[in-house]
Amino acid sequence: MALIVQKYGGSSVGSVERIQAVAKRVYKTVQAGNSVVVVVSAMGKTTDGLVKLANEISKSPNRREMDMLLSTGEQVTIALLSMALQEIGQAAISMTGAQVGIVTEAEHTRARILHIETGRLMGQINLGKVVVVAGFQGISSARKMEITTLGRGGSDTSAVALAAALGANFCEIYTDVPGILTTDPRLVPEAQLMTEITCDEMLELASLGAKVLHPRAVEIARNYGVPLVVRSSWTDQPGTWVTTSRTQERSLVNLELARPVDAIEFDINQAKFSLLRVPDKPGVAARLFGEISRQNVDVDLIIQSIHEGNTNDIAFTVNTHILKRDEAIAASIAPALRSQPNSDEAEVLVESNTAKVSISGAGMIGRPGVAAKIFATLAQAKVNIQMISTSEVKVSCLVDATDCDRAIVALCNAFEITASPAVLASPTPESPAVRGVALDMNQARLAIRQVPDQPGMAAKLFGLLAEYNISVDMIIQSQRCRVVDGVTRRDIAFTVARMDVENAQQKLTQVADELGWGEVVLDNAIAKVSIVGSGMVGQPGIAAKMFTALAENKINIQMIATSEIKISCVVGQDEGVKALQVIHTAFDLAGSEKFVVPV
Ligand SMILES: Nc1ncnc2c1ncn2[C@@H]1O[C@H](COP(=O)(O)OP(=O)(O)O)[C@@H](O)[C@H]1O
Ligand SMILES: N[C@@H](CC(=O)OP(=O)(O)O)C(=O)O
Repeated sequence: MALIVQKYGGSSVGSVERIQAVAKRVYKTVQAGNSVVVVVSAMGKTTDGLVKLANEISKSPNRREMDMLLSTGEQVTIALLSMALQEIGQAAISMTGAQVGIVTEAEHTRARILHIETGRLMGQINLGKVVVVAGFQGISSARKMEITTLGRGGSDTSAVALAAALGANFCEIYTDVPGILTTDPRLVPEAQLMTEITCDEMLELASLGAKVLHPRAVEIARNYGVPLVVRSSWTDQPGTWVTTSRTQERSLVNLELARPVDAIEFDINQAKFSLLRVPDKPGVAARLFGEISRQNVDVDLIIQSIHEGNTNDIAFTVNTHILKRDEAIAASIAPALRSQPNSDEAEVLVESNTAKVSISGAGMIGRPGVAAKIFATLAQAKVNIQMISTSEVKVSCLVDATDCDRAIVALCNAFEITASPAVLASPTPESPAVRGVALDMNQARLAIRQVPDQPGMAAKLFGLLAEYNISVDMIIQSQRCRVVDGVTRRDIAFTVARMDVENAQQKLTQVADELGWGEVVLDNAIAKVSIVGSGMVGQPGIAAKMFTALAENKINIQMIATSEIKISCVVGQDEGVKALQVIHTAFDLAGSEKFVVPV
């Protein structure tokens, strides 16, 4: 007999008939000899409707009252599903987050789970009842009894956290698609179903826009080794398993606030190439990285900054073992990238004495204070950051090789862990280079012009945003420097969630004079398209293939950022869906079947 947590999302409980169908599935699972805890979301688009109501009354509703309002959606579903279960002869009881004892921090509308009392739940399970729990909600403390919510899409997080706390055998996420597909089937009907995906890959995909699973839920599954499967609530297909590799015993106290950083790694054999003033037109990145991959050179980090005038800067790192060869390649390609012979475009700069320091951990997701602490720590140690490359679970900084030891000591002290040389994740033979493609249309870009190039600037900038709980992604410093008023300056561009962008722009503009930077430019009309796959590690040519697919379709790349297992490109908003489709095709991810997502 197994203890199973099943989660049913809004689409699975969108009508009375669907709730009755869910009840039957739960009943069948119990009949097969299992104990079941069910976590449900609000019916259909109820939460959106409640948000709309609040916005009709206030432009910025009080966050406590917002939680009071939004938590009602799930309360309707738990009662109805319990009734439906009782109606077919299955003993059941509904419970709100407060009744279960899902204790969270006191951050209204985005609370993290601290711990879950399991006594009351287990008592009911031992009486033979199915417990139906309201997802997405908790209470800030047993004494204060303030209702909190976990943030939109938070029911996945409730379910996996409950599975971890109860030591459940596995957690099933039921939704309106048959599992995790190579991309969103609503945008690419030929998307293929996967039988499994690693937690690391799913974390990237989820945080890059694949909303089938919430990244916080994947984070908990990874940290606590919870077996997790995504399945369709309309069929009996086996779905997609999200696999975890290792788990050390971990305390269930401060469940979502456990150690934010798991590892500090360094690689002292990195060389940085910068191509300055590369023409800003489709095809340039494809040409450059196409040639590099034809020479079988594997690039590690790639960044392309925002354009200034009509040119961009592209920088990438390679292992110093192949530096000489790569130097020759970049120098030979540069003339071909110029729009006119003898122009000052595509100047190649090589810095061979650089080192990469990376900080990783799933706990940094949605916690902007962690990235800010990394930058603050490096600033205090007087380490200047030459290049920053970010993903939701990793921040890599390229620093001068002579600063590497100092950087590591400072970071190890700050995060209380030890460092180790970077070991490339070794993909298994089955790991495809590209597992999935994701599109995020909810990001906006901010560019700060002429930021003084001194240690501490990134710390101030991201520390300030962290104070307002604004998470930053795709941070890119331009490679080009400019001296203004005797100070060397660079532009810094980054993406943030669109809902935070105006606030971020305002806060950064307010301190512009004090911190000595220029204009803060906002672009809302962007889309971010990303490929993810642990098999891309050590395999040259993946970036080139992605850039070529975009170039062949005349889609201009505005920004590039990579981490070990993902490559993201920012393109114009109106080209986002097309970009997703052509990349999906380029990597041969399409299957023979077409998915139609039920409405
Ligand atoms: N890679 C992907 N695989 C499967 N579904 C995806 C993917 N990327 C995005 N989706 C979307 O996620 C949706 C399911 O998430 P969501 O609407 O939050 O479901 P629920 O209401 O069950 O919580 C699917 O209908 C699909 O459009
Ligand atoms: N009802 C909440 C929580 C949730 O997770 O919903 P769903 O499982 O339908 O995405 C929301 O809409 O944000």
